[in-house]
This record gives sequence, C-alpha cells and structure tokens, in this order.
Amino acid sequence: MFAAENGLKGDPRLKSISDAIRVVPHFPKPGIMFQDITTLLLDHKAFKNTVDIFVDRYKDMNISVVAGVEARGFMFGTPIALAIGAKFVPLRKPKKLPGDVISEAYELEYGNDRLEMHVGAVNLGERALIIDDLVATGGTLSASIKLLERAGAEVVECACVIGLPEVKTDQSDLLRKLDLCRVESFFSKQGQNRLNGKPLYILVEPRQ
Ligand SMILES: O=P(O)(O)OC[C@H]1O[C@H](OP(=O)(O)OP(=O)(O)O)[C@H](O)[C@@H]1O
Ligand SMILES: Nc1ncnc2[nH]cnc12
Repeated sequence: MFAAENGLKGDPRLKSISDAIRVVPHFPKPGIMFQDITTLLLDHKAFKNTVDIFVDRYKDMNISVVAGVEARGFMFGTPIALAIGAKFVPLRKPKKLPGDVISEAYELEYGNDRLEMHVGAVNLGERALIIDDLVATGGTLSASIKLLERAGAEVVECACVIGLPEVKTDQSDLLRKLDLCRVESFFSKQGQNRLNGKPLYILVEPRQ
C-alpha cells in the first residue's frame, strides 16, 4: 500500500521526500523517466524523514533481517537495519560476493539481470524485510523474495521509496513481466499492494 493511504495522509514528510527526488528524462534509455534518488540523499531532512517513516513502521515487527537490493536499496536498507536492531544482508549483482551464493534471474524495465545472496547470511525461520528505492515491474523484488524464501526466511514485507504506477514499455512486454512477477492488485490505491503474495509498502508516487 501507499503510505498516504495508511495513516500518513497529509504528512508533510511525504511531500518533502517527493520534492527531493529528481526526474531525469531519457536516462539510461530514450523513453525512461529516471527517478533519481541521489538528490534525496543530498537533502538531510528528506533522507532522515524517509528512514524515520520506515523505522516507525518496522521497529516493533520482530524483524531480524533487512535485505537491501544493490545498489540503491543499500542506501536505505542499512540505516533502517541499524535503527530497528536487525542484521543487513546485501542482495548483489552477479559475481560481486566472494562466498558461496544462491542466485535468481529477473527482468528490468530496461534489461535483464540477476541477484545473488551469500549462503548462510539468513537462517531458517528468520523474519525478513526487503528494501529497495523503487518498484517498477516488480521483477527485482520478486527475485529478492525468492532468494530469501529459498534460504528459509519469512518475508514480512517489501518496502520501496517510490512506486511507478505504470511502466513505460510496450503492453505485451509489460503483461509478460507482470505475469512473471505474479503481481496481485499491483498499485491499487485501496487495500494492499501485493507482490508474489507479499505486502508491498510504498512511500511516494513518481514525480513527473
Ligand atoms: O521493479 P523493477 O522493474 O525490477 O525495477 C526496479 C529496480 O531497478 C532499479 O535498479 P537497477 O537494476 O537499475 O540497478 P542499480 O540500483 O544498481 O542502478 C531500481 O533500483 C530497482 O532495484
Ligand atoms: N524509471 C526508473 N527510474 C529509476 N530507476 C528505475 N528502475 C527501473 N525503472 C526506473
């Protein structure tokens, strides 16, 4: 669900977060409206508001693992993990982790990729939160959920700063991706957004 529909309606922190995100048209490819969170990181107050909202939501949920998606999920995931007293597990792009890994392939708005996690980073039955900066097709989060579940964790929720309600891609491609992700009521404003059966919590919609 969106934070504004879940108790934070009119909360000025959401506007401060949205205002701090820069939109760069046609990056990294023509037609993509790139949501640039580096400008949010430059704004101490807006960055702190972002982390605080997540920490308030997750601090009493008995979460022992925060998994962050490379690269931008690391920037939000690590301060959240520290604040709620959980360990941080990086989900990395291929061939970056030195130990034994498990791996999941996925599709992106602008390409294909794979995520890897160290074997042994997560124990059976641990309660996990997955953090990224942005959800578009849901392919990245879908692969992340699978990695955590393969390691025996219970994924409590996925959380992102930005949710793109529509993906700028051709319709059949989008349908194929949504099918791949088994997205249920994706970006419905009423009720919960769900991704592979897991609740999805989103702070703001993209800036135009
Ligand atoms: O919902 P999806 O369609 O899967 O897209 C969302 C993902 O795309 C971006 O990462 P990207 O792969 O560009 O990597 P980066 O963070 O390393 O730049 C973004 O940070 C998310 O992880
Ligand atoms: N439009 C977008 N802006 C930033 N990151 C993205 N990842 C996938 N689509 C994106």
